[in-house]
Amino acid sequence: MAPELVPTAVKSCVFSKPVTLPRRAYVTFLAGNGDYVKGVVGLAKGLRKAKSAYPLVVAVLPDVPEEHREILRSQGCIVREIEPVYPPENQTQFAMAYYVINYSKLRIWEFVEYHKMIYLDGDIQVYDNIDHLFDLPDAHLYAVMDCFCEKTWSHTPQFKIGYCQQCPNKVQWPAEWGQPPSLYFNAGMFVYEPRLDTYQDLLKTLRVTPPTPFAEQDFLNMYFKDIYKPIPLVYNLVLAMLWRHPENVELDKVKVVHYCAAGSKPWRYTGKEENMQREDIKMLVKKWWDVYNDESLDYKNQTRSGIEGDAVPLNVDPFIAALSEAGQVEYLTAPSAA
Ligand SMILES: O=c1ccn([C@@H]2O[C@H](COP(=O)(O)OP(=O)(O)O)[C@@H](O)[C@H]2O)c(=O)[nH]1
Ligand SMILES: OC[C@H]1O[C@H](O[C@@H]2[C@@H](O)[C@H](O)[C@@H](O)[C@H](O)[C@@H]2O)[C@H](O)[C@@H](O)[C@H]1O
Ligand SMILES: [Mn+2]
Repeated sequence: MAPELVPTAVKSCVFSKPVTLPRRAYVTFLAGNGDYVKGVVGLAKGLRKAKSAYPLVVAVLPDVPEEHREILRSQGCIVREIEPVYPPENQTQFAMAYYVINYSKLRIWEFVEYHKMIYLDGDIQVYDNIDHLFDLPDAHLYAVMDCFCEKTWSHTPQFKIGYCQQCPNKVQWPAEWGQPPSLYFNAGMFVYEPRLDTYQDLLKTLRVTPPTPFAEQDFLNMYFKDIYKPIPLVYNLVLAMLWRHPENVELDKVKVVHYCAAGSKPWRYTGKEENMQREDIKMLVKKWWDVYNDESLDYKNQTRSGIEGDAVPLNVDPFIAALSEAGQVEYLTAPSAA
C-alpha cells in the first residue's frame, strides 16, 4: 500500500512525525495443531510484560489451524506461514523423533524485511526486557552455550567421558582426541540477521549434510561455527543447568527461561519426570502460568501509551506491523523500557 494510501486514521492515531520502523522483531516457530500454541501465547504475553518495543512474528507451518492463528493474532502476533524444510533422506535417530520438523526453523532467514531478529522457541519465556540484544554488532550469531550432560547427549563422545563446555576443566578433553568440540549453542534462542544469500546457502548446504541427533541445532552450530558468539546464560537458561551446573546459575539474574528439560513444558507439566519436583522447577513453572493467566497482559487489554516520549507500544498493531512488513510505515523506537 503506497504511503499516500495509508488511511488517515492510521496516520493520525499512530505517529505525528515521520519516523523509521525498527525493522527488528522477535520470531518464534509453531508447528502442528497441538498445545505448543499455549507456549507461543505465553511468550507473546511475557514479551508484553517485559515491555519489549518489538513485535513477535510467528512462523507457522501449514498444519497450524486457523483457530490457533487467530488466537495468536488476537495476542498481537504477526503470523507468517512458512513451508516445511526437511533434511535429506536419512536413517538418523533424532534425539527426539519430532526434531525432524525443527529444520523448518531455517525459513526465518528469509524474513529479510527485518534487519535483525531474535529467535525464541515456543517453550521459552522472557521475564526481563532483552531488547538491548538487538544492538549487538552485526555479522555474528549470538546464542547461549548448551550443556552436554543430559542423557539426550548419550550418543556423543563428550557425554561418554563426562566432558561439558560448561565446565571444561572438570574433565579434560583427551589430547589424543584432537581439539575439543567448538563452542556449541542451544538453538532455542539466538540473535541473527535474516539474509537471502545466507538463507539460500543454508538450504543448499542442508541438502548435502547428513542429519544428526539434534537436527537443526547441530546443523546451525556447524554452519555458523565461525561467527557464533556466546552470550551469558541469563539470556537462555536451559533448565538442566540447574542440576548439571548450579555453580554457573544465578537464578535471580536470569532473564530468559527455556523449558526444554523433559517434563518441564509448563502447559504439560505433571511433576512426574526426573527433577520436576525441584522447588526451583516448580517456582519457574508457576511463574510461567502467572504470565499465561494474567488477563491484563492480553493484547486487547493493553492501554496504548501516548507516543510522545513514551516507550513504543508493545507488539505494534498487527495492521501497523503488516504495513511495516510492506515497508510502508516507519517509526523510531523510543529508548527500551528495560
Ligand atoms: O510439536 C511441536 C514441536 C516443536 N514446536 C516448535 O519447535 C520448537 C523446538 O522444539 P522444543 O522446544 O520442543 O525442543 P527442545 O528445546 O525442548 O529440545 C518449540 O519450542 C516450538 O516452537 C512446535 O511448534 N510444535
Ligand atoms: O531440534 C533440536 C532441539 O535442540 C535443542 O534442545 C535440546 C538441547 O537443548 C539439549 O542440549 C538438551 O539436552 C535437550 O533437553 C533439549 O531438548 C533446542 O532447545 C531446540 O530448540 C531444538 O533446536
Ligand atoms: Mn525448546
